[in-house]
Amino acid sequence: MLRVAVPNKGALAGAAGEMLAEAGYRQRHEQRDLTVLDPVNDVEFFFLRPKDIPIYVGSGELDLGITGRDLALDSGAPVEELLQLGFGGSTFRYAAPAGRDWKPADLAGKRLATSYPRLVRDDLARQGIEAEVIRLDGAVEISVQLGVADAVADVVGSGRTLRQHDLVAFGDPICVSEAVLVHRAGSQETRAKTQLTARLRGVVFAQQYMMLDYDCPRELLERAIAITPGLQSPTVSPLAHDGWVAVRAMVSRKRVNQVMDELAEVGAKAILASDIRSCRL
Ligand SMILES: Nc1ncnc2c1ncn2[C@@H]1O[C@H](COP(=O)(O)OP(=O)(O)OP(=O)(O)O)[C@@H](O)[C@H]1O
Ligand SMILES: O=P(O)(O)OC[C@H]1O[C@H](OP(=O)(O)OP(=O)(O)O)[C@H](O)[C@@H]1O
Ligand SMILES: [Mg+2]
Repeated sequence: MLRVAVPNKGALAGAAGEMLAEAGYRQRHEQRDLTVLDPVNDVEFFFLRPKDIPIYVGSGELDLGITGRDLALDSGAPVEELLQLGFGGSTFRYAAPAGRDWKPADLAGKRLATSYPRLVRDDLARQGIEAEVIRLDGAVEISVQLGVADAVADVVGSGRTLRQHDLVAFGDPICVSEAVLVHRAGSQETRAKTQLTARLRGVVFAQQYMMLDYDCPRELLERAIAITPGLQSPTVSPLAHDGWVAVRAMVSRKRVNQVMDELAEVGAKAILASDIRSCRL
């Protein structure tokens, strides 16, 4: 039976559960459940802290896990990314009190608070900076105003928490993170692992695309196809009305409105965009 670790709470838990449900796996109904058995798919899910997941997967006790790239790097556990999941996007950055033009070199000799000490120590070593790293469990941004640190290194999502505490980010991001599916580095590809990965890839991909359907006079077809080339090529079917065709093509979700505008300008009618739930390409 395949054993899979899923974040039990925090920023990644909701989207991870939704993605697995969309991929056809049984999910927990009770927030406090630590395991869920999915006999139909021959999978057991373990709901764990995202920070602990690389440790379980790196030890080989669990076959696959969903966690953040930043957490995987910080754990130092021997895990490898199989798939980027497209949610939980963040950067991991240095930040210090606003009002001064900070550079990473200014951290030399300073106290730096973080809950990702390995990630920070590795980056400081790479840059040849010697600073005191203070490990905190969370709410790191408040440590400067409480006098425990001179600067921080922390996860930045919207940037709201930094602003609220009058901190500014500086230097290149230490890590650009998102939720990822990991396995133990160098571990064997099994049919079960490949299947779960393929199912999640289908959902991730489907979320990045939309299906576009429209009607188009045959003489405009070439121009319309140039706007919606699809992945391989669009499906073109005859309409009952002579001289018209129906076209169906996948379009990048980010560009869908622009593409619909362009199609309308060319003369396409009844342009419909719909969600794709999952796919295998
Ligand atoms: N505001 C955010 N926006 C986007 N991603 C975030 C945000 N906060 C955290 N993450 C991502 O979520 C993961 C850590 O999430 P989470 O907050 O659940 O863990 P934690 O901080 O260890 O736990 P907790 O907050 O429960 O103590 C990291 O991969 C991080 O990059
Ligand atoms: O840039 P923002 O959108 O404001 O998000 C960033 C904040 O979100 C996370 O905190 P979380 O809620 O996980 O609490 P924690 O600091 O206790 O981990 C992270 O540690 C930052 O504090
Ligand atoms: Mg957190």
